Amino acid sequence: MHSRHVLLVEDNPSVLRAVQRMLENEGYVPLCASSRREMLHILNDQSGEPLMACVLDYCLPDAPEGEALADLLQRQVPTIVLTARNDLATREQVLLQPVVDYIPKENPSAYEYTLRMLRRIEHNPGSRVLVVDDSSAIRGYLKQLLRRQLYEVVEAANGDAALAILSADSSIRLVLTDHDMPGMNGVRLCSEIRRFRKSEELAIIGISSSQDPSMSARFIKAGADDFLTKPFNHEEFFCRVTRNIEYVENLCALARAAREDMLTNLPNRRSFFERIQRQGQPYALAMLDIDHFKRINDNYGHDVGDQALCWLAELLRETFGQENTARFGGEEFVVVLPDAGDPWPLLEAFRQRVAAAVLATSHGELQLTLSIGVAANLPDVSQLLKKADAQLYQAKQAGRNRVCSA
Ligand SMILES: Nc1nc2c(ncn2[C@@H]2O[C@H](COP(=O)(O)OP(=O)(O)OP(=O)(O)O)[C@@H](O)[C@H]2O)c(=O)[nH]1
Repeated sequence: MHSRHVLLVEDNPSVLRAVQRMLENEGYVPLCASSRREMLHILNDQSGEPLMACVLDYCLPDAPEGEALADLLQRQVPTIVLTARNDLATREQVLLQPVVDYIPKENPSAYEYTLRMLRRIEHNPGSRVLVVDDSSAIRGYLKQLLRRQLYEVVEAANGDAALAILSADSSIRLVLTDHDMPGMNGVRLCSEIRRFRKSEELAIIGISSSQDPSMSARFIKAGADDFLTKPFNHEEFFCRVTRNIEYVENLCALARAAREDMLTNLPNRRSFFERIQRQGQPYALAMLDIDHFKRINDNYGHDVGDQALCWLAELLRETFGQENTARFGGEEFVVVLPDAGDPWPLLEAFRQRVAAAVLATSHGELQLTLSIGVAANLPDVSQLLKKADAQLYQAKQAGRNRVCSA
């Protein structure tokens, strides 16, 4: 897991304490300094965890003109500047430098926004953004802005290249597109993208310097979620990017929660039936059940029971693939075996692997066994499930830790 250490530099003791508590409540590890000297001491100490980010009060008693910012940027620490000085000159001077963002302490929302920015710094290294513009200079400019907030940036010089990239890469969460480009314009590109990528999985922000008052409406009607008029200021750019990325990520998380079991992240029962509908009737399937699982809970506690379930889920994922497994409920799992052939040897090998494994838990070592029921070559999935369940019952009756096959 990556570092959650956040350097917090603030000379006002009550603000320092309040922000420190806020960071701790979110699971961050704040390292506090109330002057540039103390900050440098922490930065020069190589013994600790690497820093995830810094929240910096711009004016410090021993660095009244923001000198501490240069120290942080020189060391490439992603820095959020939080300051009571929100005059235009300071704002512009700070935003010209590669800071994550500039947050004036105008009201209590500044602290909530700081937390949102920290979450972004944490998650952005895995968030991909596609920048579409025929000008390499503008692509470069947008890329360096996005890189400040650690986004992964992919570039396309025209609409066709953008469509090819999006078709091949479903992990892209945001597209920023210019309007006037040779070939396909930005509005047309939006509608082409929406043929295969819905708003729930990808946000689009149109960008244009056009004086046409209908431009933003044309973008939005073609499927864009937002619009920026060039030239825009950095703060507006970051606000819109953040809002759109958060929106898509929240929807993706909701969709995942509906599909996946919360504990193990395996597909749930509903997702299993959706898979069958999508991919058709499997050749065979197996139902697996941990033997005497209640005893594990009773003897070691529910958290160890949960660890055992997660461990087994990981092994199932590794052996059969995430898409071929599901947690049906409790300690019961289903494995789909799409290919014709005798499924018994595969499942017997899996059973033996589980029985031989020693699982390290927070309460010491643990071993467990599985009973498995298998059914194959039946006309529909409900019959397969019924038969596999009956075989599982047989395996339990016959003494557990075995595979019974119909
Ligand atoms: N820790 C944990 N326990 C769970 C979860 N879901 C169900 N259980 C427990 O799983 C246990 C299942 O017990 P039983 O159905 O009696 O089965 P068993 O003890 O495995 O016995 P056999 O299946 O007959 O070998 C119950 O104690 C449930 O409380 C979960 O998500 N986490």
